[in-house]
Amino acid sequence: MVSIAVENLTVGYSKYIVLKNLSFKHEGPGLIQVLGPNGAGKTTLLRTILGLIKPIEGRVIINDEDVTGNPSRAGKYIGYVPQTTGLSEPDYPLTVMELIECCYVLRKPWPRILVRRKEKEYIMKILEIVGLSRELWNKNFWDLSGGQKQRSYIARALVHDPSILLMDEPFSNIDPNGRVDLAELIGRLSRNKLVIVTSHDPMLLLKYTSKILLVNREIYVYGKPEEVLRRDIAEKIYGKAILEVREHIHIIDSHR
Ligand SMILES: Nc1ncnc2c1ncn2[C@@H]1O[C@H](COP(=O)(O)OP(=O)(O)OP(=O)(O)O)[C@@H](O)[C@H]1O
Repeated sequence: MVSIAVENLTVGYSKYIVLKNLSFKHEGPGLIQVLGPNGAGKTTLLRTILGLIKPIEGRVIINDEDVTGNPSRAGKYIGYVPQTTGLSEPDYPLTVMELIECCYVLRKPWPRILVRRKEKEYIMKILEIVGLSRELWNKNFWDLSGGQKQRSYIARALVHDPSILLMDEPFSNIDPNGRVDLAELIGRLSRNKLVIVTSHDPMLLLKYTSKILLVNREIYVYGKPEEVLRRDIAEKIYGKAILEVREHIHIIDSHR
């Protein structure tokens, strides 16, 4: 069964400490939301889980294997959907299908021969799972809408059928209707995988959420949504940028 254990993680850039003594664990498929203000250390945490940042102290254990600071070991289990700003788009043509095929081929052992028919069918299935319709498959990737690009990035992260999916602010650049559709896709993926999502809006994914990690640098709280989404706890993390409407906590965040 899929599992993650983050143990006493202290992470920084040179002497600048971002996360201190952070621990959480989860077993089985589900959805963990990582919430916190700008600069809280959310991306730093995801990159540390991926093994791209070596922590000053602590360990990351995935599926009972220590992957701390080791991206090739962590990458066996994890698919990563990085934060997209939509700003720096290279000027070369690439269809959606080619993008996913390239990522698929790069995962294959040497010699990386072309994608066979059966493999192509597998890729087509992934494109269907993420809800990209057939007429988009041969379209230039750079001409897609923000939501369609985001689904392509999710397809790219799924090519090696990872047991964990890390998604960094998947809702940025997506319109309100697109957000609901994307939330539904993320919820569906979390039935079979452990999905860890950073976000600025807990409500979008709330009904699919198993656990929430509220973090702001050296302070963090981890637990079930009903334990964690309380005004007193949210204020510790966000300060006064909290609005309570009936039983729901809303975060007034300039980043959105
Ligand atoms: N490569 C780096 N070198 C030095 N400092 C960095 C580096 N990357 C991030 N930081 C700093 O670490 C802190 C945490 O950044 P991080 O990107 O993890 O925050 P975040 O919670 O993801 O923020 P946001 O919500 O704005 O995306 C910030 O103060 C940031 O300036």
